[in-house]
Amino acid sequence: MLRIAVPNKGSLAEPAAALLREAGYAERRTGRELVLHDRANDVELYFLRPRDIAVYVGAGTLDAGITGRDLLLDSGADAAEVLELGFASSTFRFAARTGEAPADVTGLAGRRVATSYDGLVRAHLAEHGVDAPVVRLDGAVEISVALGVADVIADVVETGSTLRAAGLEVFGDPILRSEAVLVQRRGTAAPEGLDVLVRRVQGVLVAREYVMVDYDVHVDLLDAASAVTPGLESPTVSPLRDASYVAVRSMVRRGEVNAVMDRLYEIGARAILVTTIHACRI
Ligand SMILES: Nc1ncnc2c1ncn2[C@@H]1O[C@H](COP(=O)(O)OP(=O)(O)OP(=O)(O)O)[C@@H](O)[C@H]1O
Ligand SMILES: O=P(O)(O)OC[C@H]1O[C@H](OP(=O)(O)OP(=O)(O)O)[C@H](O)[C@@H]1O
Ligand SMILES: [Mg+2]
Repeated sequence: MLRIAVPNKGSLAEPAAALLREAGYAERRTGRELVLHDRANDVELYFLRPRDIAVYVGAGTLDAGITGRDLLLDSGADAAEVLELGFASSTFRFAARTGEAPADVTGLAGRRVATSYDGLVRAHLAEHGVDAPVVRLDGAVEISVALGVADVIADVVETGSTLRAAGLEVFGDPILRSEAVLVQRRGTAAPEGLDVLVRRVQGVLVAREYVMVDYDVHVDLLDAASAVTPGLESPTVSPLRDASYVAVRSMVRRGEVNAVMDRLYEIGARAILVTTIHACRI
């Protein structure tokens, strides 16, 4: 039976629960349940603090888990990424008081750096040969400069609005680009049942990213229209009763579908229909 670690709090919790729900796994009924035996799918779901997930998976206590790349690297655990999950996307960056930021990390020698990700920050400073004291805080790191416990911070940045509100600005290159990831223990064979979880999750991600497009087009225009909708392998082309027309069906990226419809219409395609994909195995 596959034992999966699932974030129980914070930014990762709700999207991780949604992903597993769409992938057909059981959902916990209350926020207090710590373990859920999903007999129908032969998995056990353990609801853990996001920061601890890579630790359990790295130790081999649990078979797989959902966490953030930043948390995975910060933990130093023996866990490795299996799949990017496309949510909780953020960058991890240095920031200082607006107008007082050094050009890059090399300007940090001797300056106090506050962060919740001290493993990540110490490794990054060491990599650049910078000797700077790191102040480990649990959260709300942006306020630490105003409160005088640090000179700069290193923290998760998504929109940047928390930084701006605290009078800070980013500097230097991003330390990391992070998103939610599925992890397994590093250097071991995939645990039994992980392939099914991966296929199911990939199916959800593809169903979210693509829509199905159907249209009718004159056979003379089929090549031009197919070039606009090449699909994943090749579009499905079906005959119509009027032999001079065909029906075409193809997957298209959701974000591109309106531009694709415009081009198809210009080419001469008609009856262009877009439908959502509920689930799939690619
Ligand atoms: N505003 C945000 N936008 C996108 N991803 C975020 C954001 N805040 C945190 N994350 C991501 O969520 C993960 C952190 O999860 P965690 O639950 O520890 O922190 P949190 O969401 O800040 O919750 P809390 O600090 O309230 O416990 C990291 O992978 C981080 O990159
Ligand atoms: O760039 P933004 O869109 O403003 O998002 C980034 C902020 O979101 C998270 O904070 P959270 O609300 O989780 O509080 P925390 O500092 O206590 O973790 C993160 O730690 C940043 O502070
Ligand atoms: Mg937070």
